[in-house]
Amino acid sequence: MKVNEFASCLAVSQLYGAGDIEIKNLQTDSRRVQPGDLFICLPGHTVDGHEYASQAVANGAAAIVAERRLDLDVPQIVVGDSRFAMSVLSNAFFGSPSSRMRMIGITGTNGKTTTTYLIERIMEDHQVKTGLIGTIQMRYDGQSYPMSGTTPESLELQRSLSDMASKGVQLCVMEVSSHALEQGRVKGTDFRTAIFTNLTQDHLDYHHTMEEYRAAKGLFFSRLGNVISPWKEERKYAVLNADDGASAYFASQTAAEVITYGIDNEANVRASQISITAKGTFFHVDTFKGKTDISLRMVGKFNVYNALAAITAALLEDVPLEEIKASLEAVPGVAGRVESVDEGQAFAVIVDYAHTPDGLENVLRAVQEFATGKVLTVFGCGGDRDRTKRPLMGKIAAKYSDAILVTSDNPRTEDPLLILKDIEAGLVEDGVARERYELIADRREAIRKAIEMASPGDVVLIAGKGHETYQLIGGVVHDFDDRVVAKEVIRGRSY
Ligand SMILES: CC(=O)N[C@H]1[C@@H](OP(=O)(O)OP(=O)(O)OC[C@H]2O[C@@H](n3ccc(=O)[nH]c3=O)[C@H](O)[C@@H]2O)O[C@H](CO)[C@@H](O)[C@@H]1O[C@H](C)C(=O)N[C@@H](C)C(=O)N[C@H](CCC(=O)O)C(=O)O
Ligand SMILES: Nc1ncnc2c1ncn2[C@@H]1O[C@H](COP(=O)(O)OP(=O)(O)OP(=O)(O)O)[C@@H](O)[C@H]1O
Ligand SMILES: N[C@H](CCC[C@H](N)C(=O)O)C(=O)O
Ligand SMILES: [Mg+2]
Repeated sequence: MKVNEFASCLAVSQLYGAGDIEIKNLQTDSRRVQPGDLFICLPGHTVDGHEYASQAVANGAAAIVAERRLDLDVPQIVVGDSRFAMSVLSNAFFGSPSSRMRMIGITGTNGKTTTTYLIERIMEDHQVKTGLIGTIQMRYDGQSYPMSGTTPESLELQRSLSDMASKGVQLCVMEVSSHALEQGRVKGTDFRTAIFTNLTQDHLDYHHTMEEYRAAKGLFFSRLGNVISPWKEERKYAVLNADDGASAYFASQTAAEVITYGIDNEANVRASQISITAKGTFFHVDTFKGKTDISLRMVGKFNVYNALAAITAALLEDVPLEEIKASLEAVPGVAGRVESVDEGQAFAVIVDYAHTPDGLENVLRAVQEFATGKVLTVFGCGGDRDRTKRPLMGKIAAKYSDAILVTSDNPRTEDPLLILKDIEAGLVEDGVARERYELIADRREAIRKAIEMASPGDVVLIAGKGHETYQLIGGVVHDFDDRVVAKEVIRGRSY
């Protein structure tokens, strides 16, 4: 595409300089600009990309998209909102890849990653070539790619979708975070199905209030297709959790057909007769396309919700219920989600990604279903993130555990000890006895302590980091994997 073709993608834009220059690629980071690229200046949360335009030009940028005219000797497209322009230009450059495959997106505080994995498994088993994008990885066509967050920026997203489409991917299931919605990262991505898991407290550092957080998630449903026609091949579906109070608001925001799933309230896809053991979870499900019984190998009532969301999405893709059942029953679990560390020890060690009050409460409730002895919980809270969740998580840990080892998660730029103190404030407020908890900033040390304290029948829960293989302390990334550390400690423990 040429510079003037990019400029004409927007009704209101101003082109300065030559328009017939061919653009090789799009780039938002000056440090990664290659000769012939179009550099898009984004005003960020930390710095302003406009400040780096000269570096981009020095690296060979052929033209620039900016919100104001810059004093540089290359063609410039001046736009009102460069983040919005990025989504439009990326879509144009990569040929609207989302319209070439079926897109399923999942938003919600917890359960996104798990649900994407369940849907990926069902669709792959059904011979639909499927791509997956989310917190743990992006994978398609037999390849896995690392992710630096949950939902990529629109440019990276369109680039990846385009690569998927070129490799024959027919359906993509992806996590859509509230940050992504608020920043317009999925603008221009044509979703067929938008799924909502649940809304509980997290990210108040970014969204400030639960109302703002809900409104950010609401954008997913309000932006989902406006023209619905029974004669049009492409339908739009909003798949909502009937047991979450926010669903009524999302239903009011969308023009798509609303399909519900749930346990407690009336729903189009509803589970009953739930029974949870240490080995898995059984439930009966009634759907708009028949009924069946399902035995998941994953534990926890929350995984019944994740399975229901996946069942609903798969039914909307016309996968027969009996095939869905077979696929769900074959899933051993998702990395770092209620993952057992088993070195033959007489007590259970479980690594889980619970990093919100609701996530922690859910996993602890699941652990209580099968713990025959004490519950020993090792957890912390991330630095530079919602501080108000810290005392709440302290209270929840105390409510469901016999001993609590408060430790560091990813402290990032915060003082690790001060984060631990924020968690302790919740314990103090609830009058938790001093001998029931310890503050140990060193995560390896806290894991070692918990495992040393464990007796046969006990459960050691290590929460917060799940699949992560690093720990961010200050500006430094250290190798750290809860599962590896737990294994090392168990092997070193003398019985
Ligand atoms: C708050 C937030 O979302 N920040 C994201 C944002 O960073 P930013 O706005 O601070 O960017 P910036 O550093 O100010 O840079 C502005 C522009 O200048 C450019 N720049 C900068 C330096 C330079 O030398 N040259 C240059 O060109 C940058 O490339 C960028 O285009 O844009 C960056 C580039 O895309 C992201 O990496 C960054 O995510 C940060 C790391 C982050 O922590 N994001 C989290 C909060 C997040 O988005 N999480 C959600 C998951 C939440 C959930 O699970 O529910 C997610 O979807 O990942
Ligand atoms: N449906 C659910 N409801 C509540 N808690 C859940 C649910 N599913 C999973 N959890 C808990 O939340 C943790 C994170 O799950 P998962 O990774 O699937 O969520 P996510 O929404 O992708 O999180 P993130 O926002 O970090 O990407 C799990 O380890 C588990 O403890
Ligand atoms: N998507 C979440 C992940 C939190 C994981 C936890 N280990 C932490 O680092 O706080 C976030 O970015 O807030
Ligand atoms: Mg996730």
